[in-house]
Amino acid sequence: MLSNSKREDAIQNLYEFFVHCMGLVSKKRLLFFIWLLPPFSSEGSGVEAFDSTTFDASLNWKDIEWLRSVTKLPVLVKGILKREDALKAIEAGVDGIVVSNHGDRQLDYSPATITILEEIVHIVGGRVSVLLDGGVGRGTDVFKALALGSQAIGRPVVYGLAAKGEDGVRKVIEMLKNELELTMAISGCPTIDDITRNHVRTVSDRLKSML
Ligand SMILES: Cc1cc2nc3c(=O)[nH]c(=O)nc-3n(C[C@H](O)[C@H](O)[C@H](O)COP(=O)(O)O)c2cc1C
Repeated sequence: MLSNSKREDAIQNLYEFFVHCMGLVSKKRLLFFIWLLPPFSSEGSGVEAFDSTTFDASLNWKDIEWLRSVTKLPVLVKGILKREDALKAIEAGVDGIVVSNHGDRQLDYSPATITILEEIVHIVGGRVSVLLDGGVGRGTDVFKALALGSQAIGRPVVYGLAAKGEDGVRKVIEMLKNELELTMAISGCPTIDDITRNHVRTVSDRLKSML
């Protein structure tokens, strides 16, 4: 069976995390935490074992159709990076797609999501929602994605959660909101609907302007 996951940084960080934990928590708690994870084996680390049991490499478009048939909830497919896949997702009956490279943690040289958002938005042509995540660190990133046609933008709040719990999550969201509002104000956009394609300039715009 082919594997579709190898998170080198996660594997590395988990080892470091354990070393860190050794100094922070009682042995009893640490053992409990390790017990929650799949066991280490000669095949690799606990993270690899977790990945191989959680991620099914045989997943395909027919599974989306099946999922569609068993729920009335909106079905969104995450990880779309190509126009062809956007069309396949629509064919499979999804309600939306998330342009995402999963944080670029799996495959070197994946395109930055913001660079392909516009062509996906164009091919989708309003038939389903288009969302984006990846590399959204500031309110200006949210602004760019909205200008290029994304309807919602994802930003993991787990780092805020890890640093400061509930307050950390609130802080991440507030920070992005404040930065977005400032960007909108400076760009002359009183509302989200006022953010248009003309507010950003992409590499292809630059190339076209040189012709
Ligand atoms: C620790 C961690 C675990 C993640 N696990 C998953 C996952 O199981 N499935 C998935 O689709 N994306 C996963 N992601 C990717 C995020 O959902 C999201 O697509 C990505 O972090 C966005 O990129 P950014 O980190 O540059 O904002 C994970 C990201 C991180 C940091």
